[in-house]
Amino acid sequence: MSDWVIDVQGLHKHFGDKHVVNDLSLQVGRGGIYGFLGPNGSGKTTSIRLMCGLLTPDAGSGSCLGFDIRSQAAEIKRNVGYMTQKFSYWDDLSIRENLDFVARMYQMPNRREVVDRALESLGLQSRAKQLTGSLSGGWKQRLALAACMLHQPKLLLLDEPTAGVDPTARRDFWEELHRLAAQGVSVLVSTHYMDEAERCHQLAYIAYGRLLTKGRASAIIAEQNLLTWQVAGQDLTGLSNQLRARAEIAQTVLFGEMLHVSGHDAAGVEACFAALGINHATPIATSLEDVFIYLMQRSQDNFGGER
Ligand SMILES: Nc1ncnc2c1ncn2[C@@H]1O[C@H](COP(=O)(O)OP(=O)(O)OP(=O)(O)O)[C@@H](O)[C@H]1O
Repeated sequence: MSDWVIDVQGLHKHFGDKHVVNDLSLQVGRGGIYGFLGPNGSGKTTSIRLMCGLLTPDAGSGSCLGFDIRSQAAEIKRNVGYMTQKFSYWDDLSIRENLDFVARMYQMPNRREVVDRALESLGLQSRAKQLTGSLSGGWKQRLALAACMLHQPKLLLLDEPTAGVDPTARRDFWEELHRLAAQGVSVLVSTHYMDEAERCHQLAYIAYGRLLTKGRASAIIAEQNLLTWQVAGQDLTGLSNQLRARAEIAQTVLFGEMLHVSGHDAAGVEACFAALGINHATPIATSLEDVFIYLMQRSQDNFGGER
């Protein structure tokens, strides 16, 4: 088998006249966490569904766990764990009953043992009898992860698994993902959270159905060649508008009481600061969030009208 758990080339998908996935090529290596990022509606869910054979592409080809995404969808489904965006377990069953139901669907012979193992590995034993409908978001998401791990898949596809979950539960969830990755499980995870993006081994960023960049976080940041300053002070919104009007400023982003100002030419940006009387700008490292905002704005200019 190749070293890629996902290897797709030139995928396209339309819904009506919307070009939702536009020429997607992606390779995901074994045993790492691959983050899939992009604004709402950029085509992440559709891409994941194409990659695991749940949807058929209009054009393009590829494999998932070595199985052809067009002709071997049933094999892919049996071998991947897919956590959908929407929590899809029964509120009026307990955690144990929900897991048992999933084990039945996979026709697992030793259900009791399998469910016990899943409960233990995700720390769910103490709540095994609790009705699922009464669980907090964090526990629900832990149940969903346990359910999609039940058949011990080698690849997990997680579609915004931590949306709406509090920071502590999100951190625990990510500890679990890293534990699984260390055991050789490959993970493709879509997210909107920057702290989560930073915890991935590799990233892809998609907007308007197109892959804009992929690679390690540090390489993605370096590739855009953005220099960034942090500016504190009064009326940051007004300052931001003034800065944006200048060609030397590539972008401004408000982060609470700070304004991040980015450009490609240090002398040009500093000249703008001087011209506007800004004498409290500190150079800082460009963050992944700065870069993603930059990429998204550029993609709006380039492709925004096409879909
Ligand atoms: N079955 C469908 N029929 C028609 N349009 C669809 C269908 N599924 C998705 N779309 C549209 O395709 C676009 C991409 O949707 P998709 O869910 O793949 O994006 P996403 O990046 O996962 O978004 P989000 O971050 O909001 O979950 C959206 O405009 C969506 O409305």
